[in-house]
Amino acid sequence: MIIGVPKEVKDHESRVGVTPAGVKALVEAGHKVLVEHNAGALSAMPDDEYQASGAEIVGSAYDVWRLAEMVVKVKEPITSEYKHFREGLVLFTYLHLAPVPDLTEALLNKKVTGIAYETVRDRAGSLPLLTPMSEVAGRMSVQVGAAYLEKEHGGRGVLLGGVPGVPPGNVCVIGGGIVGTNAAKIALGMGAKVTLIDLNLNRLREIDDIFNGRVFTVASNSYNVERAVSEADLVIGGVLIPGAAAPKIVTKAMVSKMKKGAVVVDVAIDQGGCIETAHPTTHSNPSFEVDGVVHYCVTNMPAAVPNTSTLALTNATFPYVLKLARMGAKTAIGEDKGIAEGVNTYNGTLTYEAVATAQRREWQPVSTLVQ
Ligand SMILES: NC(=O)C1=CN([C@@H]2O[C@H](COP(=O)(O)OP(=O)(O)OC[C@H]3O[C@@H](n4cnc5c(N)ncnc54)[C@H](O)[C@@H]3O)[C@@H](O)[C@H]2O)C=CC1
Ligand SMILES: CC(=O)C(=O)O
Repeated sequence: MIIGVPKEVKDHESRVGVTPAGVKALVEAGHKVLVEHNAGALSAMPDDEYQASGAEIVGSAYDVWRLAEMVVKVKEPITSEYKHFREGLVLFTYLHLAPVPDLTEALLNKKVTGIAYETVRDRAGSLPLLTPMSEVAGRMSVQVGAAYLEKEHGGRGVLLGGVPGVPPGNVCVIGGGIVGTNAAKIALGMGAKVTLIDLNLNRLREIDDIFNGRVFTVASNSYNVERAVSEADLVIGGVLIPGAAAPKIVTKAMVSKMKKGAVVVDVAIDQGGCIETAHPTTHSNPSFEVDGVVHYCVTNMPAAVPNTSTLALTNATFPYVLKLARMGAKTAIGEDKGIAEGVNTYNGTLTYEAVATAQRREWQPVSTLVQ
């Protein structure tokens, strides 16, 4: 198979979809890999390392997309990339389609097979290609939030760990999955008081065990959320219903009652955000204020630490890239239920129910299309 690896073009997106190590394994397996000039440079993976691993370096994104049978990326294509879509192309990347109808439309119109990292499942039913970036973003959310709490960045001037004689800051984490657990770990490590809210009581039991009771666990309902958020210095949003638009757990009214200079980091913003006042921001312009509360809502947080993030992401994605290349997408989708769960668009048909619900479209399971 011919595999294309374009350079990412989203704002400050500095990760890359395949590393030189991945290229070497693909070439050894008999595939051809086209890597756009400088695609890995910002992840500290220069062209000469790709070349030494057997990649062909290609001068333009246009040629990478045109010649490849499967394009492996990191982020969902932005509007300027839609022109590369064509019938039969396999696109393996984060897609986050629920809040982006125009991308969905473009993939469907051009009959692209869109396999979304964030909805691929493993045998245990978890999301193995979302997990590594949720680990990064969860850990980052506290360090970013701590920086925005500084006066100079518009925050209320609270040091999360406090000092002897002054109590620590209050961190409220909403969603106790991968983002939430990693956020809680770092916030505790910084000495903050941490409250974690989830709908899933079994998850709260696990969190209680993991942190030996040092994280205050709270069941998710609007009464509890309102109270915890009003007491918080830093609120971290990490709620997910896979593939769906994120539910708005923190309402505009709740934000208006938060402390002035408090900070919200809505990590779930890539699925539309779980805080009603949030809207997507970029690394160039990451924050804004609503009712005196600083909001940080960057949709590609891990791009800030691209060396760590590219390695962590590709550790997880690469076995799937190899399998898709070896079997071809149609056979791999037919034989591997986890990969089939990742298929959001197939030959002009929307194949993911939660995206269909968010966008009020028709859909069909991919299993009925791939026989
Ligand atoms: N902005 C960025 O750069 C990044 C964003 N993300 C996003 O972060 C979000 C969270 O991802 P993960 O932690 O991996 O998901 P996860 O599936 O591990 O955790 C989600 C948690 O939300 C909980 N939840 C669902 N409904 C809830 C409700 N009504 N109230 C409270 N909790 C509720 C679930 O029980 C689950 O524990 C996703 O949207 C993901 O795409 C992940 C990485 C980077
Ligand atoms: C998960 C995701 O969208 C990201 O890492 O950018």
